[in-house]
Order: sequence, then structure tokens, then C-alpha cells
Amino acid sequence: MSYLQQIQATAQQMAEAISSVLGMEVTIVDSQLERIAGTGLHQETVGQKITGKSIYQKVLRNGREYIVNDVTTFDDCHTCDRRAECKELAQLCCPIMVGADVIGVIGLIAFSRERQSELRNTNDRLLTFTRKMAELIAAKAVEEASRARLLLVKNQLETVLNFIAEGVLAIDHTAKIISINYAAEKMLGVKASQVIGLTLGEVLPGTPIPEALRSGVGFHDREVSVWLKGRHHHYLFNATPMRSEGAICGVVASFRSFYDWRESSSRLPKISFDQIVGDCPAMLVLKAEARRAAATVSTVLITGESGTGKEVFAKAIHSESNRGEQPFVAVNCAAIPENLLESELFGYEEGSFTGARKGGKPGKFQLADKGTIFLDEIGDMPLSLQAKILRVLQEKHVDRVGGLQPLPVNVRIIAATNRNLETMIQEGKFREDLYYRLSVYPLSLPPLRERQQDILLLARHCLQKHTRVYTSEVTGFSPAAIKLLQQYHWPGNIRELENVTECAVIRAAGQLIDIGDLPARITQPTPPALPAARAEPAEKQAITGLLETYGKSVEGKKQAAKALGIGVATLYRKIRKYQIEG
Ligand SMILES: Nc1ncnc2c1ncn2[C@@H]1O[C@H](COP(=O)(O)OP(=O)(O)OP(=O)(O)O)[C@@H](O)[C@H]1O
Repeated sequence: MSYLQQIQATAQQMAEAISSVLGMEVTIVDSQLERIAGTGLHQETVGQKITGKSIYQKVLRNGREYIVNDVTTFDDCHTCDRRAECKELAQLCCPIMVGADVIGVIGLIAFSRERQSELRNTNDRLLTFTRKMAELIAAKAVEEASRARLLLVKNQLETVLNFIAEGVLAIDHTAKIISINYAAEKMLGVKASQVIGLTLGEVLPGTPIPEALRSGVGFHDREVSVWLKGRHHHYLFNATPMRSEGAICGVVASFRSFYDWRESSSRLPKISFDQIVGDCPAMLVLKAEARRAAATVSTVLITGESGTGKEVFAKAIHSESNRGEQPFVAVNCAAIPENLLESELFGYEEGSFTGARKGGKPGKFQLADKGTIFLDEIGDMPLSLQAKILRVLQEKHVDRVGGLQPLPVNVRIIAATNRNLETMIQEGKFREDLYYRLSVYPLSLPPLRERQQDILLLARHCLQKHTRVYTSEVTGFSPAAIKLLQQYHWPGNIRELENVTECAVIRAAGQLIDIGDLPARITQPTPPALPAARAEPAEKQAITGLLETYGKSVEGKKQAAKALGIGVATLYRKIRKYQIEG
């Protein structure tokens, strides 16, 4: 639709008004030569395209104004094929401009001798007037176009908002609701038409959203209990202030049911022992032991180097136990700062410390109630917390930070570490009593280099996974590549093998992954191992360099760990070990 088609009704009104003031006939055409408005004889052809030779074509082409005092002396009229039927005697026309673009033409036309001489005698005055009218029409057309664009964006935004499964609502600077999506309507049992314009407190009392409006600081995953229509509701809220020219003009908040979140974030796609790749004798024994552990509620301690599959085993034990339908909550004890670990694990009561969230926060043990908690990197847990874990194991309840009453929990613990806990006990860094409570079922995963016969099996498994993701044509490995994969010492274990296969799938040009698709550390003979003391600075340098490349955020660390072929937890441990600024 052309600019002028969008304001057709207004253009017609303006043409009639101008015509009644000047006594001339008026016509307006758009950039496609369609007559948008017309008075007198031209009213009948509104909506039609102008045919024949026309002065409007010239105006549209060069953006200039034209005055034809007498059509009989105007060259273009002589050669026009509509000359016989044309009743126009004189004409004045102006381009309608938006920036440098000619979007149409407005013309004043004389059909009588009287109007013709009037037009000739008052050329300048009429031209100035018509120019102003052209500007007005252009401004109206631009206004209408931006209104239409805004409406389109508004409709697109509404569609996006209504598509989101989370509840979303926005308030203005006076805390009045200005927008609410379909999911929020359903969760709160309201209709947008009823609540838009009401204050948030009238619709959803007791949320911390107004705090974000006052302070200008948003929040993330805040647990909020509200009493609504005679029922207690438990939500997780996010909120962020909206700003316009630096000033806070409202808040947009999203929320979801706390219980739905708990279920979706902790329920796993089931992993069975059959899905754990590996049939070397050590793995067969391990799987049999793990199956036995799954049939009990006993605590399991899984040890093994980073990337050997400790978490995979923990998930399979959970999935195949009679808690398989209940939550599996994994906590990486090395990745959470020591001062936050206690509240992360056990939760806290409202107001228990400065900055504590309204409504408190459930701990991971509470979230894992009836299910399994996986305490990864347990060797990195501070001694003070080790005592508390022991208490949970013995007394089957947790003490929330700032809480008065112990909270009963029914949680199975699976712990894992790549540290030597026995050495740590001798060094006084790990509690012996906790070690024995945890290792009711000890499982020790062998490093990949000790699972020679599984290397190819695992490499093919990883290949299948990555070819699916990258829709690659690669079907296998060349014999030379297989030989190298089997000779390599795999310090990053299965995680490293996954990364190597992924890179190779991306690099491979043919159907088989060949030597050239493998990284240099695998294809070039390994230099003799450096003594640990000399190797450390190189590792430190590599970590520092990667953190500079990827950044020190959680995401950056994940990428750095991936590049190094180690787990994030191991990276955190190394960051601490080398005292790298993280
Ligand atoms: N037997 C296996 N079969 C298939 N994939 C496996 C197997 N073992 C591990 N993996 C894969 O290897 C990667 C590393 O496994 P996992 O995270 O369980 O190791 P981890 O020992 O817990 O490592 P970290 O100590 O660094 O946390 C994962 O992507 C996992 O899916």
C-alpha cells in the first residue's frame, strides 16, 4: 500500500476543502499514478490509474513544481492520446515529498476560462498555498505510516508474549498494569481487559515487583508466596526495570510456578546402565556393582578422574532406583563460592541475613526431597559443611540458615570426587567419619587410557551423536585415525574424546575422519611428561589465556573448560590452585 493510499479518506477531505476555498478542482495522485483524491470531474476516477501522457509523470520523475497556464501551448498535451476527451484548461501541480522521495502529486485544475485566468494571475500565491498543502499531506502520510508500523510491532510483540509459557506482566511508573500475557492471565485467573489499568497490588498483592520499581534494581528467580482468590500460590519471579531516557518508567516481570520449575529442572530423561557405553571387563563389573547400589537407598561414593563419567553413573543409579520418578539435583561443590554453599545446600529463612530474599529460599536438599542429591566434587567441600552433611546423613533433616526448626528431608546422597579422599583425610582436609558414611557403595571409574578396548566404541558413540547434531555425512574413522586415538593417553577422558570427535566431524571433508582432522596433540608424538612442578605454569598460562579469550563469566569458564577438555568443576579447582583471578 502506498503512503497516500493509507490516508485516502483524509486526502479526499483535504482535496474537497481546498477546492471549496479556491474554487478550483483538486486532484491528488500517488507515486503509482493512482488517483487518491479528486473533486469535480476527477471525483469519478478516484481509485483508478491515470493513463495517457500526464504532467504528473514529470513531477514524480523530477520532483519539480509545474504551472501550465494554457494546455494548448503545452508540448506534452499536444502529443497526449487523451487530448480529445481532456477538458482541463490550465493546471498547477506540486510534488508531495517525504525526505528526498516523491510520494505523490497534488494538482489544482482549471476547467473554465474564468478559473484559468485566475490561475494565471495568482500563480505565486496559489503555488505557495499548494506547496503548504503538499507538506501537510506528506506529514499526515508519514504519521500514518509510523502509526501502522507501531501497530505492527505491537501485534508482533503481543504474539511473542502470548507464545511464552511463563507469565509476563509489565507495570508503568505508577505500578499500574500495562501489559499481561496469556500465560499470566491463566496462572492468575484474570482477563487482560479486566486488569490493565489496575495497580499491581490490587491484582497480585505481596510481590517484590514494586521494590524493583523503587530501587531500579531487578531480581532473578525470587521465590514468592502469594494469597490469591482464597488459594496459596508459590511462584518464582524475575523482574527488570524499564527505562526511558535514563528514568525508570516501569518494570517487566516474568514468573512461573515454583513446583513446575522444581519438577522440570530436576527431573531427568532416564539414563539406564545399558546406555553407558563400555564393555571392557572393568566396566562390566562396575555396571553390575552400580546396579546393586541402585536397588538400595545407600549412599554411593564415585571416584575417578575428571571426565570419566561419574555424573553419568550417578544419573543411571538414580534413574534405575525406585526414586527414578523423583528429582535428581546435582550440586557442584567446587563451583559455588564457599560462603554461599551452605545456603545453596540447605536454603535460608526470610530475613536471616542482609540481602536474604523475601520468602527465603529452598536449599538443594529440599529440592531433592524424595529423590537424589548428587554432590559432585565433594572433596572441595569445606570442613564446616562436611559436618553438616554428616548431620543430614545421620539425622535426616536439614537446618535452614536462620531457621528455628529442622526440616525433615528424605534424600539419597550420591557423592563424587576426582580427589584422593584418603590422602585428604591424612592431611586433615576431609572428615574420616563422613568418608565412611559416604562410601557405603564405593565405585571407582577407570581412566579412559585404561579402557583401551572401549576407546573405539566410545569414539563411534560420540561420532553418531555429533553427526546427528551437525547433519554430517561422516560415517567412521580411517584406520590411521583409529590407531592414533587408541595410542593417545586421554588426560581429559571421555569428555576430551567427545570434544575431539566433535571438532573432527566439523573438520572432516570426506566420509571418514582422518589424521588431518584430529588435533595436533593427538597426531604429534607426545613430548615426555614434564615434572609436575614445571608443568604447572604452562597449565596456568593456558587457563589464564583462555579466560582472557572467553571471559571470566560462568559461560566463559564453560567454554574455557571445553577448550581444555576438562570439566568446569576441574577448571574451578585449577583456578583456585593457581590463584588465578576468576
Ligand atoms: N560410558 C559413557 N558412555 C557415554 N558417554 C559417556 C560415558 N561416560 C561419560 N560420558 C560422557 O562424557 C562426558 C563427561 O562425563 P561426566 O560429566 O559424567 O564425567 P565426570 O567424571 O562427572 O566429570 P567431572 O569430574 O569433570 O565432573 C559427558 O558428556 C558424558 O555424557
